[in-house]
Amino acid sequence: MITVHVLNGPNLNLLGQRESTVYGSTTLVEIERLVREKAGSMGAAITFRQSNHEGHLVDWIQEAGAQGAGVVMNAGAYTHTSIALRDAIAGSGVPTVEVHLSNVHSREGFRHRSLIAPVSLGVICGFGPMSYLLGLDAVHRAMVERAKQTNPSKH
Ligand SMILES: O=C1C[C@@](O)(C(=O)O)C[C@@H](O)[C@@H]1O
Repeated sequence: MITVHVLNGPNLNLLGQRESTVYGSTTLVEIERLVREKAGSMGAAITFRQSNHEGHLVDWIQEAGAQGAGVVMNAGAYTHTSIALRDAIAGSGVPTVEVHLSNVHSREGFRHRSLIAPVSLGVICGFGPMSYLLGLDAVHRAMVERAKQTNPSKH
């Protein structure tokens, strides 16, 4: 079974009350419910976690890599600043899809640069909570393809 770790960075625990004109009114708990529902329908196992601390996110990326899991990552503001998250993704080789609720490219210039995009499979942004569902679908499909290539006889 394919396992995907959905990792959320700083301030995403405030969704629902935080800048609702930008991020909408859906809480992280509601996003988790939507993601679990979708994972269930796809037959994938997931974990869903949030931390305001960069080191926790680094640990969880390494854990996903060691388990052969995939990652859907909304790194929040660390997207734009964290060499540590980038190195964790690159170093563990974990297939990662970067997601954002907002369209970061229509916002302030400092949000246009992502340090983790170059080491991710791709980036999905601007679709609100649906970004997570698209991200889950994308990483799941990539992992299914990868498994087929590594072990063609099983598929
Ligand atoms: O915290 C966030 C949320 C965000 O990752 C998003 O989901 O749109 C976009 C980031 O620029 C911001 O720092």
